[in-house]
Amino acid sequence: MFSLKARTHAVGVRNPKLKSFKTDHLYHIALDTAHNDLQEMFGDVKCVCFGGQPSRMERFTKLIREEFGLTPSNGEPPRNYAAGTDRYALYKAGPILAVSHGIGIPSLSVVFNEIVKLMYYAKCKDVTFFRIGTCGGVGLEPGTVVVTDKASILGKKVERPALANKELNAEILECVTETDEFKTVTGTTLCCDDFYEGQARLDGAFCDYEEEDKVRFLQFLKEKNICNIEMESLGFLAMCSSCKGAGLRGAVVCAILVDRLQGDYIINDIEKLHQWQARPQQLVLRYIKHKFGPQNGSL
Ligand SMILES: O=P(O)(O)O[C@@H]1C[C@H](O)[C@@H](CO)O1
Ligand SMILES: O=c1cc[nH]c(=O)[nH]1
Repeated sequence: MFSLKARTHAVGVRNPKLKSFKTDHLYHIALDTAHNDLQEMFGDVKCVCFGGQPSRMERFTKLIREEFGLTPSNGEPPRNYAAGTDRYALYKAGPILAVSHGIGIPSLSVVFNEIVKLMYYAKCKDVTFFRIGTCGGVGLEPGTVVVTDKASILGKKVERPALANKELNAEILECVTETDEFKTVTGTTLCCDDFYEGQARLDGAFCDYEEEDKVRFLQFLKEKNICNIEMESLGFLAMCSSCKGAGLRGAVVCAILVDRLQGDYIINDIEKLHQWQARPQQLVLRYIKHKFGPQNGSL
């Protein structure tokens, strides 16, 4: 198992102007530096797990509580610290934060900025960010988990490679076991700004191309070794890379819900979908246990 290296980098921001603000309002997560003692509330945070849906992040928080024996005796549900805005959900269990980011890079970017500032004001050190999400697959079975090694927009407008943290990815892949009932692979993720036309689906409200155009596009992705498609990895990894050396690193781990070479629709079987969505959580939870579990005296 990976070694525990001593790291002591405080989370930083690349904005000297913040120091001149009397109060900083983390508007979309309903916290600010005047009314909340952010260091007292969040100073112990070591991992931040992001995912699209608030309910998934609440479920993940409950899972962490169970795994680490952190469930309060009165059984009260996890507190949503961002409840005041209703934009995002922000839960905490021990040193783990679980944050919903909505759909797409703009929505992710807003909460990512405010979470980095939160970590900065809370004086957190060496924080690891994860996106635990879902995606479409390109020639891979639904339920497969993909650890992104590279995210890029391969469309015509812009190409902005965003590289994953190799060391962190290797540590996550070390958490895969032979007894896992799912396959975990690592590969390149196509990041799109849309779920329908942007991902060459034929079932959106608008569609000015034909099945063969879609198949050609997906085959092109396969030839480029793209193994999955989602909507946040590029922004997520680009922002994590911008924070490199500032006490923060990140990874994207997503479960495939549909093999796009086989179809567009995501099956309407809630139980199966929940099972698949839980797989990146299981993997990241295993990582968290190895890294911060009781044997290391950190939780
Ligand atoms: O984390 P989630 O499951 O929300 O990620 C994918 C990418 C988009 O946000 C969304 C599209 O259905 O699912
Ligand atoms: O096909 C899919 C499934 C989940 N999320 C996406 O962005 N695309």
